[in-house]
Amino acid sequence: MYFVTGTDTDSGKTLISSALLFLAQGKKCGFKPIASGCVLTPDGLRNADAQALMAQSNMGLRYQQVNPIAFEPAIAPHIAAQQTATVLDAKAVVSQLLSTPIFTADFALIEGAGGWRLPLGGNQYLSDSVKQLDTYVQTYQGERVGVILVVGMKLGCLNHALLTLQAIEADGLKVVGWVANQVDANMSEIAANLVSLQQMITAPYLGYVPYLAQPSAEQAATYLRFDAISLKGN
Ligand SMILES: Nc1ncnc2c1ncn2[C@@H]1O[C@H](COP(=O)(O)OP(=O)(O)OP(=O)(O)O)[C@@H](O)[C@H]1O
Ligand SMILES: C[C@H](N)[C@H](N)CCCCCC(=O)O
Ligand SMILES: [Mg+2]
Repeated sequence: MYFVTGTDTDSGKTLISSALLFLAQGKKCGFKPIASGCVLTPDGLRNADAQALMAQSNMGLRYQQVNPIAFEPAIAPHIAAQQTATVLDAKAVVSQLLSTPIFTADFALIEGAGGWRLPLGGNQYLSDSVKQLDTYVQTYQGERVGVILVVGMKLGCLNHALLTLQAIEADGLKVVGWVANQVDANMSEIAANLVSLQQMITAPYLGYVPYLAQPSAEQAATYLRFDAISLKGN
């Protein structure tokens, strides 16, 4: 089971998650437990990230299973939650994931929201959900939740990547792969920044996705080495 985090919101988590799902074999499903930035449809709130993950999944999950917590405005989820008098709870996120057939998947991927330390309010963070899920998976399945880090390549990403790695490690989680994803078409010194990241990040390198004129899961997938992910997450 994998959790995809990023150096920031808009770092490319959804693009890379969709590409990894595209490359995965067998039964596969993507989850977006918390989404802000949704469209109200006759069927309820719908989020483009969740729909993109569903498009690369093949287990026939219902929308609510993929994205149980949805807010219309594209703002920090805990603020959207306050506005709708919703309580965001790290444990509830885990319960919702565990109520799906997630363990029957050959490849299950959970996309975060924002970066690693996304606040849920009440001194809780989405990273707490990942910690709790990891504890559960370790106890009952003998596996780990492997974290995949998407570094959104733009000026400032070195600091963001290092801080994110430190936080993941301090939380006792393991990075099982990282992707350099160019989100700034005009970033200078891409090659030198890549060298710096490779020197600083010891986790397996899954690849560099250049800035794409028309990003798609299929195209991004051509730049990724799926087999480089350390499979057990430990
Ligand atoms: N390599 C790339 N080339 C061009 N555009 C990209 C690339 N990666 C991401 N983008 C674009 O940048 C935007 C943000 O990417 P994406 O939605 O994947 O980020 P995210 O980390 O999932 O954000 P969120 O925190 O909202 O979930 C999207 O419009 C996406 O198409
Ligand atoms: C709306 C946006 N695209 C994401 N879904 C939410 C990003 C929240 C970031 C919160 C923060 O860390 O400041
Ligand atoms: Mg996303």
